[in-house]
Amino acid sequence: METLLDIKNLSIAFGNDLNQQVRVVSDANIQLRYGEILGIVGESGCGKTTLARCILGLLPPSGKVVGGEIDFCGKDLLKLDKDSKREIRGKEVGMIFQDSMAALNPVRKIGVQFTETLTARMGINKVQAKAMAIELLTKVKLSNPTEIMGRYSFQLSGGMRQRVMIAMALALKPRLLIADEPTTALDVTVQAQILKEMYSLKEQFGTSIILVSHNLGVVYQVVDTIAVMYAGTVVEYGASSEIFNKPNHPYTKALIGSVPSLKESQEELISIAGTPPMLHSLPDGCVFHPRCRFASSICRLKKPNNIQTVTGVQVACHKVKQSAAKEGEGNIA
Ligand SMILES: Nc1ncnc2c1ncn2[C@@H]1O[C@H](COP(=O)(O)OP(=O)(O)OP(=O)(O)O)[C@@H](O)[C@H]1O
Repeated sequence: METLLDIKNLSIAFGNDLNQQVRVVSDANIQLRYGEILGIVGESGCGKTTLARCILGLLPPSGKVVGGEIDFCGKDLLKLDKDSKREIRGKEVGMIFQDSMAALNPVRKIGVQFTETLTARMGINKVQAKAMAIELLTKVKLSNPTEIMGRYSFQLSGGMRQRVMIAMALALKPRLLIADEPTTALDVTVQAQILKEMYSLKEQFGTSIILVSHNLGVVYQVVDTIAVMYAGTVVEYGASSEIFNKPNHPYTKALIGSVPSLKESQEELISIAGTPPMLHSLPDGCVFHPRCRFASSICRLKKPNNIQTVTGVQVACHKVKQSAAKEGEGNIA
């Protein structure tokens, strides 16, 4: 499968003053192929949203890319001017954020917002736009779409609003859809439905999707690949089937071990001792070493490079490297 998005050595910092810049994403390397769903997971504050917003060219003013490239269909997104970025954002890259209430205009009916977007972006007339909006709302399984078109956002449930956002994002048939915590505000049954719909987008339209979530238990059923982030660093990245079955990095292991639905019911859930470091005072060596039960002196001194296991998973861990050399595979302990 061909690569749609290639993030190479991307580093992002906040702070306008060079001396006080805080790096929130460090040397991230992630690829997304056509028709694939990539999950970006990790604890709150590890840089997931910053990374997703950077792809969209939507970093806050104090956020700066301090290194790397984001190659999308052969173009470096970081080198495009504002207009070209806006054009790509509208037509080729769609987005859905957690807070659908904030994303929709509260004083305009859903139908008005939807048809205006379609007429402006697709050059079609109002009648065509209305028909298309209804068709898309039906596709995301909203029953009675005509009635929904006549409602305001506050008259819809969280799940309905999120479906409206998905339908709007889909209207332009983006090659890439970035969904940042799209189900976090929803109850569990609605979460499952929304994820199912995301999956069917990939199946029906071949849309590539980046699903950002702090909850591995939510995304694991739909993602093809997964990037596990810790304190701004991608610590493990590769095929989700490999990572879920045989996680390599101690943080990934702990993350999987701490999700009830991913554990056998009789097994004890693992909690991760300690808290993530403050990004303005990261530890030397491996960012995870203060919480890692396998840490040794090298982990405290030297930042691990990414190594590739025999299953093609990239892992940033000194211990995996030692084990891989010894045993011919990437898993530790
Ligand atoms: N506008 C900003 N100015 C300064 N620092 C920021 C800004 N936005 C985010 N940060 C910092 O960047 C770091 C990464 O934040 P980010 O929102 O990307 O994390 P996240 O993994 O998406 O967390 P969450 O799951 O809580 O949304 C955090 O330490 C955060 O405080």
